[in-house]
Amino acid sequence: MQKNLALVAHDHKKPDLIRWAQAHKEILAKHHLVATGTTGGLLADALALPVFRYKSGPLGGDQQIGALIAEGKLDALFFFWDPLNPAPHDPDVKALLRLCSVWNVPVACNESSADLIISSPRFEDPGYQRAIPEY
Ligand SMILES: O=C(CO)COP(=O)(O)O
Repeated sequence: MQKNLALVAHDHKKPDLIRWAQAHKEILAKHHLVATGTTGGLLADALALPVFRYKSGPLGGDQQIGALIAEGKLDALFFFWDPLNPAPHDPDVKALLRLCSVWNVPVACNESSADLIISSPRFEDPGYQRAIPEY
């Protein structure tokens, strides 16, 4: 079953995310990919796959992806955020990560977590449904 996957990386982490995405291109290609603006452009070029691009993170892209989560339209987030450099839109970053917890959306903030999520047998098991909280 095709999932909606979001891929996002801060500038210093973009090379890591692109390398990771190239290594997992075969699986990613089966799904619908969305990204923040700059990350999405780099991914589309590197993977030669369609990637729907929202606005750049500092201009609201994180919030747009957060809206997808709130609407139940995102299945996983791969967000390689930068723990060593401050971002002007840090509140948006925090809000996006918070919504993953609110809605029990799998989120990987680094390469090893991303590896584990994408290689999980449950990732492509059509019989697996993550629990969606009722509020
Ligand atoms: O800032 C970002 C996520 O917080 C990413 O935005 P870009 O992909 O546009 O660089």
